[in-house]
Amino acid sequence: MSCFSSFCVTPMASPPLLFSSTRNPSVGGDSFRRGFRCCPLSLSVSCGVSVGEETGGSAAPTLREVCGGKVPESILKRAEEIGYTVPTDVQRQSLPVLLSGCDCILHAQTGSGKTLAYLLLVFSAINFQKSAVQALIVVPTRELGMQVTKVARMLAANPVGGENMQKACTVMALLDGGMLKRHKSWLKAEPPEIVVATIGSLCQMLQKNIFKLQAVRVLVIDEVDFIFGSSKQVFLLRKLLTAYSTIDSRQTVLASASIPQHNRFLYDCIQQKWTKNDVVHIHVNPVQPMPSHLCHNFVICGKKERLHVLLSLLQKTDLNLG
Ligand SMILES: Nc1ncnc2c1ncn2[C@@H]1O[C@H](COP(=O)(O)OP(=O)(O)OP(=O)(O)O)[C@@H](O)[C@H]1O
Repeated sequence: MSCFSSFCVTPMASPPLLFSSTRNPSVGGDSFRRGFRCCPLSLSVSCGVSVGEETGGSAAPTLREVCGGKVPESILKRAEEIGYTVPTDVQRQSLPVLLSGCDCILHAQTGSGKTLAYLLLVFSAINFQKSAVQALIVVPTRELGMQVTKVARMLAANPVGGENMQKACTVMALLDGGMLKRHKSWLKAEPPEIVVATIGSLCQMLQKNIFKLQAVRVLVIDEVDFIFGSSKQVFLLRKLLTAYSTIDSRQTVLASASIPQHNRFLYDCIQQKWTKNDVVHIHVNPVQPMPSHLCHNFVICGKKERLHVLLSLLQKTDLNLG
C-alpha cells in the first residue's frame, strides 16, 4: 500500500541564526519517526506548541545533538566553526528523518536552511575512502549550483587543527556554461564524492556514458518545483529519477520553497517511482511572519503627553533606542 507522511510545523519562537527568520516548535524526531514507521497509512501531523511545552522547558537541541552521531566529526566541527550551532526549524525537523535513511520532501521557505539539512545527510552517507560519485545534487540554475557548491566545500574543508581527521572529500560543480571537457577528465581520473549539477550538463555526461550513477547513495533535487515547471528540464529530470537511477539504490530528497498542490505531488512521487512509498513530507510553514515573543502595543495620546508616554513605555521594556 502506498504510504507517505506529511509533517507540518507552525513557527513559534526565534533562534540565534545567521539570517533573519522565525522559528517553530520542536517535535521529537525519534517519536515522530517511530510514529510514521509503524503507520501503514498516510499521516499528517500539525503542531502548534512551543519548544518549552514540547520538551518540558528544556533547552532546544544543538545541531550536533540533532545529528545524533550520524554526521562525521570533522564535518560537524566545520559546521560549528562556520557558525551553524543551532539548527533551524527545518533542520531540526528534517535531520532525524533524513539521517534515518528515509526519502524526504523538504518543503520550507527560501532561506530556512534546507541546503545545510541535505548537505549534512550527504556527508553522513559518503564513504570518504571511496573515490566515486556517491552524492548528486541537482539544481535548476548555475547560480544556485555555485552557492550549494560553496557551502559543500566549506563543510568539506578540514576543521582547524583537524588536518588528519579524515581524507578530504571533493565536490565538483558540473554546471551549465562550465568547462565540460575538464570535468570529463576529472571524472575519469579521480571521481569526486559529491557532484552539484544542473540537469542539462548532467544529462550530457550521462548520455555520453562519461558519468554513471551506480555508486550514488543520495540524490537531491533542489528547487524541484522550478525544474518541474520547465518543460525542457522536466523530461530530463524524469529520466534521471527513473531511468538513470532507481529508488531502491538511492535515498531521494526533493527540496523546494513552494510545492503547489503538495498532496498531489506526493502522490505522483510514489506513483511515478521518483521516491519510495514511505517518503516523508516535511513542511515547515511560517504562519507567523513575526517572532511570537514580539508584541505590539499602541497608546492614543495628545501632543503634550507623547514624550512622557514614550519614555514610560521604554522604561517598562528592555527596548534600547541608543
Ligand atoms: N543552523 C544554522 N545556523 C545559522 N545559520 C544558518 C543555519 N542554517 C543555514 N543558515 C544560513 O541561513 C541562510 C539561508 O540558508 P539556505 O540557503 O540553506 O536556505 P534554503 O532554505 O536552502 O534557501 P533556498 O530555498 O533559497 O535554497 C544561509 O546564509 C545559511 O548560511
